[in-house]
Amino acid sequence: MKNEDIILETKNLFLNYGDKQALKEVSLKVYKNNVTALIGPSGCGKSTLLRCFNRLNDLLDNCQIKGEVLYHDKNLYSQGIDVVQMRKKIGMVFQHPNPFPKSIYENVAYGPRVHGVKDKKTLDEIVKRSLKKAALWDEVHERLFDNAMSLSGGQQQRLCIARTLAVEPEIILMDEPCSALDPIATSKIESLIDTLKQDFTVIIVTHSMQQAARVSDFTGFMYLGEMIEFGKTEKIFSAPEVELTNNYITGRFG
Ligand SMILES: Nc1ncnc2c1ncn2[C@@H]1O[C@H](COP(=O)(O)OP(=O)(O)OP(=O)(O)O)[C@@H](O)[C@H]1O
Repeated sequence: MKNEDIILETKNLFLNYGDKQALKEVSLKVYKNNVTALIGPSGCGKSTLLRCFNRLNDLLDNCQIKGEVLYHDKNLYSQGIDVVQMRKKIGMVFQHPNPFPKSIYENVAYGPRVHGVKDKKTLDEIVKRSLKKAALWDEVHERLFDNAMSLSGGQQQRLCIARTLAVEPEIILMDEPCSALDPIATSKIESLIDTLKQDFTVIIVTHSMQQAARVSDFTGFMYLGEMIEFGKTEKIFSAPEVELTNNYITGRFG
């Protein structure tokens, strides 16, 4: 891969929650229009690292960060970064679908409205485009003004993806987006991820190695806060270079 394809990069990233070190010297490159999966045993720091990519850890007072997270070569943690604008470009989809208790339409229109879009026709277009991109339009276009809570879990998760897409992000962070879903809903999200990478860059935390192998182009294996091995997914799962990675992917621990 070429350097100009890097959209996000961490350099020597350390993160502590009080005395507890959660990330240790993590350096990672994320390539544009690819899916990057973060895998590793519970507590190894996957979600912590993902949250650094849009500064969600800022909300915690016991959290200290050292090192850099570069987005288009600009450190997200430097002074003068507009966090609201940054989160528009780097959106997050969480483990449990969390739509607002409002209509399907309002869930998607909310972000663009906050960012100043007022014109109804423009909002209608954004809602339609975002729901289409999230592979949900066909299922909901006749009930856009129903409450989002009336959707199934899988539909709610795709609505949350549509809500993220509505503000035109470049990067979509997904923290175990399928862990609350059944196999059919999971497979819909997985094929959606595959389509999304045409327009976006996706970083996904997953507990499932099968899922990482199915959806990602690059995989990072983490252990005790360190990035043990990072590379093309095919290579990580077929010929890892580090013994610890091999032990994990062959199920010897985890
Ligand atoms: N807000 C917090 N305060 C203190 N410690 C925390 C906090 N959040 C996470 N940790 C600790 O940091 C370490 C990394 O947690 P993190 O949630 O990033 O791991 P993970 O790999 O995503 O785990 P899982 O797969 O179980 O979700 C763990 O030891 C966890 O207990």
